[in-house]
Amino acid sequence: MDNSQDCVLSIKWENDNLVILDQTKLPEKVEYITLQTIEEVWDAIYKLKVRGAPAIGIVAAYGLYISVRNSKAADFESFYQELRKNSDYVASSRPTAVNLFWALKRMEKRALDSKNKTLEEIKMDLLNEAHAIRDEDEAMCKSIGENLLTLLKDGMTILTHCNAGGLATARYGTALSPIFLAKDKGWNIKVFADETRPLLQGARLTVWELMQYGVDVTLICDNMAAHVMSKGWIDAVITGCDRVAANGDAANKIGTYGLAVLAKAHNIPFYIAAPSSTIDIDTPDGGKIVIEERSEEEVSCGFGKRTAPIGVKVYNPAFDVTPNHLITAIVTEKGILRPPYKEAIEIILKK
Ligand SMILES: CSC[C@H]1O[C@H](OP(=O)(O)O)[C@H](O)[C@@H]1O
Repeated sequence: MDNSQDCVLSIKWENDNLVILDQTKLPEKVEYITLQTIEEVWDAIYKLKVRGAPAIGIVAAYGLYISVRNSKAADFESFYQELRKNSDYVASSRPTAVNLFWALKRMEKRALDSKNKTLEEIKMDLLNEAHAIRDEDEAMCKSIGENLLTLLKDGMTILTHCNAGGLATARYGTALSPIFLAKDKGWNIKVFADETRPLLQGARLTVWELMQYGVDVTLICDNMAAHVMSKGWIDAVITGCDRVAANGDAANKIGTYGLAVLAKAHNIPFYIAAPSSTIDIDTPDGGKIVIEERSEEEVSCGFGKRTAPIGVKVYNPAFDVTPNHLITAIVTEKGILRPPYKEAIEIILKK
């Protein structure tokens, strides 16, 4: 990805500050904001100013460091108690993306591993752990792109849902990573992007990212996916993921499950792109994944425009679960997983 220096980063550590691109302002405005308190981090995650499983984990890690960097704790026990309290608070922002909890637990473990050091040394170790989480994610995303590219061919047309691009990660993205790589290789890959109601991550973010990179992208409403598949226009569906259960069931943005059913019906490969940090072996199957439910206004009054009568009942699950039998392959940075997923996951996590 030669133009990576041009790509817009969703998260930056700048002048000892946590700076994020406010994704709620896209595509009209590229606006960076600084998060200075754990409350601002919580709010940014909850309101999707920063969003996407890996990006949420990275911001949570930096946020946890920020929350204790001015701590005057008298001993490690009271410092760690403060850290755990702040960690539990950030963990309450959104329930589905496992990377949030994975990153927080990793930061807590780093503190425990450094408990015999001075308080200032522990704080530095925490900052370095957050940097490592971010840097590792960038490398994972690039590898995911390379692995996914082995499944694609020049001239293919891909359908994607929501946004699993550089904005959802440290850089490059997961589902979009091979698209950027293909562009760099001079391939002619076209993309159909689902707008992805109700928050329109596809229309606002994926289309914006791909157009920035000069990729041929066509925006469709979510209810047009079946039609474009029936026309034979789609060679593969690739989406991101927020949590992969131990049996390979995958939670992703609402509407993904329907796409997987449609892909099966049209004999189109359905690929899930996921860094290994999104695999949750402690959750046995998709039925145990907590699905975030969000406000009714996102559906009935999206972006401030009322489109349904006040008082109507609204159900607004932010994610759904695609059962493993509808997934052709789960592509991670460590390799391509194929059924039976339980065994494939056990093997890949040992790598
Ligand atoms: C690379 S993970 C992207 C993943 O996260 C999105 O959810 P949200 O925008 O609510 O954070 C969506 O499920 C994407 O596939």
